[in-house]
Amino acid sequence: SNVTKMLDFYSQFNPSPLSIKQFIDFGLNACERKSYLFLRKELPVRLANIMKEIALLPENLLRMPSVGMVNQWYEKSFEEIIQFEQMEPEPPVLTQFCERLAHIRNRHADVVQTMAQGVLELKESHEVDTGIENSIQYFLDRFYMSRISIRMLINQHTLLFGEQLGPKQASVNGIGNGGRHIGSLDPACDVAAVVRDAYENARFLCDRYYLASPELQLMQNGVPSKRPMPIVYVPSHLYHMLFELFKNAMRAVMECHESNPPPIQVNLVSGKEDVSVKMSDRGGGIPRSVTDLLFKYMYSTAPQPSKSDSDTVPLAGYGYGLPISRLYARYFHGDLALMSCEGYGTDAVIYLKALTNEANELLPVFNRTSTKFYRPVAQLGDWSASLNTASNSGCRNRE
Ligand SMILES: N#Cc1c[nH]c2ncccc12
Repeated sequence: SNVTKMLDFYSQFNPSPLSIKQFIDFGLNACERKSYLFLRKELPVRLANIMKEIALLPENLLRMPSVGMVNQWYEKSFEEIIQFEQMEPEPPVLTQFCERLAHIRNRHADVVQTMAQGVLELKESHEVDTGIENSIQYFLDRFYMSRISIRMLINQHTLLFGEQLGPKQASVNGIGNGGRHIGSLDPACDVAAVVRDAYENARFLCDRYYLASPELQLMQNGVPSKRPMPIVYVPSHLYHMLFELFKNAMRAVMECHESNPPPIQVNLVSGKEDVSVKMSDRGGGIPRSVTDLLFKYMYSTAPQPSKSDSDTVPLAGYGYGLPISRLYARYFHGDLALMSCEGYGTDAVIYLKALTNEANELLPVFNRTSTKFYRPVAQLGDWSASLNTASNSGCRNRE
């Protein structure tokens, strides 16, 4: 069909990653026409790149009803955007483009849980071997990263030029709208304030379920501090990561201490290359074998608690919170890592780029390399397999 031809055309282009510096510099003197001309090409390129990967998914997953639905949403949105290839950037077209982007963003609102439903359908209907699981892990990391990046572009355009600024008032790029935010970016995002905000909201859930919660000890360079720590970042991304880490840390601490829960320490450090946010808890920690599982979509996929009983699960399950939080950290070339000491507690670190010109979008690229990942040949082990693990008598290295 014509859509298939267009998909082949746009998937030939590599997505163009933007840095936080480019988002800020463009937004300070934003031009709707330039943004339109960039997005009407870049959005179909990013959509086509990930849609080609959806088509490569293991047959069993691709056939799941939920995955079919997500695929239809992507095809519809792709078709709606490429219609603007023929339209000149006149005011009515610019307004229509903004409205179309908002419509597309709404259509895709439930993509994460719908894909999770697809994984659940697969788990419940087919045997999933390691090769399939690795393909699904590889795909979902790229699929959700692509989605984060597309929503970032849509949010910047609709926030800078969308109607909610009132009848064409100047937005941040002109006079008026004294706010300092540039779309979803805050050039002076105070990390300490976002930490406190995420802590208070996670603490509310913790108090509601455990009738108690750990205190927060906020530090900078290892000493207690109430000073702000401004960085250029997307506050909602930072909040998402911190809220997830606080929920998991609080759950561990409360499950591990009947009373007098030890505090959760958060240490902020601003380096030349990295800004580090380390959250340390004394919640008993987890073995290394479990730490890896927490980032696996297949492991984290379980029937979702319905809205009504969401306050009866201990701070909700793990869900996709950790894998997606790590994608938010990696999106601008940062990272999120867990370092646990089983029997004591866990450190979770969020690394962010200190320099805005190094904070580039990290985007999946569809090419022969990515295609090879979907046809995994049985991997031969190249390290010795310890055969006695199965029959491990549980003997410890101490005795
Ligand atoms: N994220 C996170 C965690 C932070 N502390 C934890 N303790 C047990 C299991 C997971 C975690």
